[in-house]
Parts: sequence; structure tokens; C-alpha cells
Amino acid sequence: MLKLLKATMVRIHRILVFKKYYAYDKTSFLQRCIIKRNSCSESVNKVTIDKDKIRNFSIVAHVDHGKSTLADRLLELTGVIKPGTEQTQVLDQLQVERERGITVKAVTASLNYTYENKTYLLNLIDTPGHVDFSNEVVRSVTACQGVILLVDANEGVQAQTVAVHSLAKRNNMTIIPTLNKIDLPRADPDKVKTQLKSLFNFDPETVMSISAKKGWGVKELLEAIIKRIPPPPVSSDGHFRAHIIDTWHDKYRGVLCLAYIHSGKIQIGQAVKWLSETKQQTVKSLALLRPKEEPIDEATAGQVVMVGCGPKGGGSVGDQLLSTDYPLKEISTSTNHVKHMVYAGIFPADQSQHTLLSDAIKKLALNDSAVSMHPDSSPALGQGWRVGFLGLLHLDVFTQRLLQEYKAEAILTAPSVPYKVKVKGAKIIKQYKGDEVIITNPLLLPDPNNIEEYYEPFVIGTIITPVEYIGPVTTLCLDRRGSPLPTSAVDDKNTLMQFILPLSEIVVDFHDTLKSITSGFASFDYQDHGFHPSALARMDILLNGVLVEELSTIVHVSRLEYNARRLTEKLKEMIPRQMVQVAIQAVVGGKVYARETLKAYRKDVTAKLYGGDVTRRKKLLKQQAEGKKKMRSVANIKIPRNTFIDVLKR
Ligand SMILES: Nc1nc2c(ncn2[C@@H]2O[C@H](COP(=O)(O)OP(=O)(O)OP(=O)(O)O)[C@@H](O)[C@H]2O)c(=O)[nH]1
Repeated sequence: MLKLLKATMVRIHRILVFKKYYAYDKTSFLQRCIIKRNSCSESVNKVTIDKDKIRNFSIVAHVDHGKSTLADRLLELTGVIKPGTEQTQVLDQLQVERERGITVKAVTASLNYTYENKTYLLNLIDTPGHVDFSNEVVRSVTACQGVILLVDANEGVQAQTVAVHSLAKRNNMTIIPTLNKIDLPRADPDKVKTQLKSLFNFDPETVMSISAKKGWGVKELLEAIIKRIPPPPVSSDGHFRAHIIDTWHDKYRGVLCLAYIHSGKIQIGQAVKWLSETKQQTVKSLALLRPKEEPIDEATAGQVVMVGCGPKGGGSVGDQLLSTDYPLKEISTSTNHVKHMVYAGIFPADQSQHTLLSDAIKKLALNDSAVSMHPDSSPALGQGWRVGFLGLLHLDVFTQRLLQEYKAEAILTAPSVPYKVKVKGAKIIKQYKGDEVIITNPLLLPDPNNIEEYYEPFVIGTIITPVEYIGPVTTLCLDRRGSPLPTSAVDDKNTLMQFILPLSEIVVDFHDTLKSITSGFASFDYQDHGFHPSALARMDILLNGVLVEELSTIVHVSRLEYNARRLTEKLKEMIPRQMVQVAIQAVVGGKVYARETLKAYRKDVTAKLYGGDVTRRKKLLKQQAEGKKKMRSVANIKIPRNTFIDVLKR
């Protein structure tokens, strides 16, 4: 009884303390909680930092060359994490990143480092390596003056190294070429320095050598950052202006933004406005990310800080935050146009989940600015969205994040690259606003009789491979309708090959095939090469004569028979046998190109049970019922939901 009384008193006391703080100021209450959580980090920063002591830089590299491991060592050297902490790749915070071992989001960490008795503020941005997340790299470099170009001393320069190098060059950034993994027995720093000299003209003397895993040379690299990368070219006088490089949603504080300040100062409580809207807002949250939030009262030009304008505040990537008196005519806007490589329909598993999924997609899209969304509807699947992604891995990660971070399950339709058609007499057909129409959903392809010309998206693919695989790589690219461009030598053992390839031929499994025919040695990256005239047709899949909308695809005419056979055979393998016989047909313009028949069958999950415990029988039937929920039903035929994507893989 006494214990119960004591516990109740403690609870009442906690509620009173909570109310006192909460009533005082919601934001500062939350900030105080965060300060408490971060008690090991430094005290609240009130000092205006001199821009000459700021360095903003990104780590860029080919996938798996050690960016996140290097970020760990930098966090250790600057006292953010203790050396030898059990957690590695600290900046890979998302569940999907930890499960897959890849970075998908660029993450910022503001670090303090004292060099020659001066304390510097180093804003580090760790970026993803995979081409599907290249938008994160493009976004990050807009807040930086330099990059560490990391190259695995064993693998050497890879396709993505070439891509990030040219991105850094285009943005006039200071590049610190750095060899990583020099601890590996097979590392060959001299060979890689020669590659860096021949491909990018880097003086071997300026190339740093480190082992991010062992920590070798990382201190020297940190000092090279201070010495070689210039401070941000900004002024803290004048009106406040910042541009937004990332956004995310917080349950209590609404939209939070990562901002790079170009001019002036920003303070808690200051009135600000967005370039995109006229409404005035007040700065409610301001913090450095170390990478945990460290609340500050003021930030100045050159800094990369987190800003929030309360639950009703806005903010989106690319937008600008300004002081209310900022002269708008002085602003030059540059738009970073994201080119989507694949589109897929996203629909709720059942329509009662529409609001939940809609909410989840909006919040996730805030944090993943590379996706584009348009409402879409289908008679079979109801209301949903047509979503544009940078590639299939991006699509996969997006749906995994929907499920893991927002508990929202979605049905996906077969991904398709965008096509373009020129419509005959577009002025007469009202639904087409111009005569050239981008088709992101195969079902919306106009009637072939109304199409004057079809266009297909192409890319320039860059492949770096050991010379002994030149033959198989050429065969693969020609087989995928590629046309070769001139090659160049990386060194005496490796070559850089380029091909113009149709995007549709590389999005699904090109990379995996390339890896398997080159024993994992070749690397691949691609850049947009625009639309080119092509011969295309829409292929539909019918199950017992009923159209399965999710499986319609646009196919090059030379691939019609091959694709029809492959799709029907694969569907026969993937669709479980049903109570009735199922005819699977691939049809183009009313003509059947391939047909398979799935024999009728009823799976009796309890067949192996000989009498005995009724609970066991019930359990098996329950499991079977749960499995059925994961099916999509077309004309009473149950199709597993993942079929729509898996069927496209060769
Ligand atoms: N031996 C050795 N292994 C390293 C070194 N640096 C990184 N690694 C290993 O290389 C692998 C990839 O490292 P990450 O830091 O995840 O690479 P990343 O570039 O961040 O990968 P993505 O973000 O997915 O592109 C991990 O297994 C690391 O342990 C190093 O200096 N030496």
C-alpha cells in the first residue's frame, strides 16, 4: 500500500513538472529534452563563428569504397563518438541502411577540431555511393566547397568515381583525392595513383593515403581539409538567406530543414519567409547536427544548420529561407531538375488504407526529394499514385521505408521507364495538350493508330572493366541494343568503355549480369542521353482472358516474342496453382504472342497431419489464410503481390 502511494506521488510530481515546462514553451521543452539526451556533447553554441574557420565538405566515392567508415573515424577524431564504439557506420541511421549495408541518405555532422590553436567548424556530409541515390550527392555538394574523393586502393577507379569526379569539377569544388583501404594486402596505391593521374590529372604528390578501418592517415586528412578546402565565400553582413538541402518530418515540430546559410544571420524567434510563399514564419528550432541535434540560438553565413518554423512551418528541398526584408529581385533561382528513370503505380492494399498510405507517402517524400508523385487510379486497384524513382533500388528502398518507418503496406505495379510519343492530330484529341506526350504508365499509351512516332529514353553507360572481359561486356551491351562509343585505357590492365543504351534494357538486371560475367570486377554508371525515335508496342498479360493491369509493359518490337515467352513462363512459375486451370497469355494489339497453362490444384496444407491435435490443424489453416492476404486477386486468380516486380527480372 505504502509502495503504491509512493509510486502515485512520484507520477503526480512528474506530470506537474512536465506541465510546467510544456506550458512555458513547447519547443524549448523539447530542446531541453534533447540537450539532456546530448549531455555528453558540448554546451549550447551562442558564439558567432568566423567564416574563415568553417569548412564544408562531402565524402564522395564509388559504392563500398569506405565513405561511412571514414566518417566514423572523423567523428572519433573530433570527439563525437568514443574510439572503439561498437556501432559502426554511425551516420547510416535508417533501418534500411543498416539492413542492406548501404547509404541511401546523405547525412550531415558538424564537427569541432582544433588545429594550430584555432578551433574550426567542419561540416561533413556523408553521401551514398549507389547511382540510384546520386540525387543526394548532387544536393549535398551545393552546400560544400570541397570533396574528399575516396578511391579503394585495391579496386582502383570505378565508374561511380568518374561520375562523382565530374560532378565535383562541374561545381568548381576543391577535390582531395584520397586512397582508402591501404591496409589490405592486395592494395596497390601506386597503380591507383597512376589511374588518378591518367584519368583526372591529379598530381600523385597531392593524393592522400588512408585506412579508414584502422584510422591510418585520417588525422593528416583532417588537416588537409582545413588547409586545402577554402572557407565558404559568404558574408554574415546583410540580409539573411539560406537554401534548403534536406527536409524531414518531426511528430511534434513539423517540417525540419537542413539549411546552408549564404548571407546574414538567423536567430531563434526571428521572422522569416520562404521564397515560394508570402506567409511570414518564425524560427522556432535552430540546431547544429553533431549528428545529434545541439540547439543553438544563432547561426551565421557559411554554416549548415537545422531550422524549423513550428508545426505549421513549411520548407522543401531547393526552396530558400529569407529574412522578411530580403529584396526578392536580387535572388537568382537555379532548379536542380531530377530526371526520373522508372515509374511505378503505388496503391493501398485495400482502399480503407488509402489515407494512411497517402500520409506516409507525403512524409517520406519530404525526406526523399528525388521522388515525384501524381494521383493515379485504376479500376482494379482503386485510387493510388504514379511515382517516379531514380532506379529500381530506389523504388525498393522507398517501399521498404514506407513499411518500416510508417507501417504502410502498398501494392506496386510493374515499373516502367518513361516513353514519349508524338500524337497524330493532337489538336483534335482533347486529352493531349501538345503533340508530344510523356507516357509514364503503359496503360495510358494512346491507340497505335493515333501515334505518329514513338521515342525511347537512352543513357550513356560507362563501364570500367579489366581488359580480359572486354569481349563478354561488348556482347552483353550489343545484346541489350547498345551502340559502342570510343574506349579509353584506365591503366595497362583496365579499360573504360562507353555505350549508348536504351534505359529499359539496363534498369532491371543489367548491373547484376555485368557483375556475374566479369566475376564482379566491372563497375557501371549511367547518365541521361535523352529520347530517341524507336519502334514500340504495348504488351498486355491476360489471365483466363482478364487483363492484369499491373503487368502491362511497353516493349521494343524486336523483343516482342522473346518478352512474351519469358513473361508467360515466369508467371507460370510464380503464380501458385489454383482451384481452376489458368491460361496465361501475352497479347499485343489483340494478337497472342505466347501462352502457358497453369494446371488446377488445391494445396491441402493439413495433408501431412494424421489426426492428432486440432490446434495444430487450426494453426496451419490460419497461416494459409494469412498467406492469402498477401495475394492480389484477378478474376478469382490469386497472384502473390511481389510478382509484379519479380516477373520483370530475367
Ligand atoms: N580493410 C579495410 N576495409 C575497409 C576500409 N574502409 C572501409 N572498409 C570496409 O569496406 C566496406 C564498405 O565500407 P562503407 O564505409 O560502408 O562504404 P561506403 O562507401 O560508405 O558504402 P555505400 O555508402 O553503400 O556506398 C565495409 O565492410 C568496411 O568495413 C579500410 O580502410 N580497410
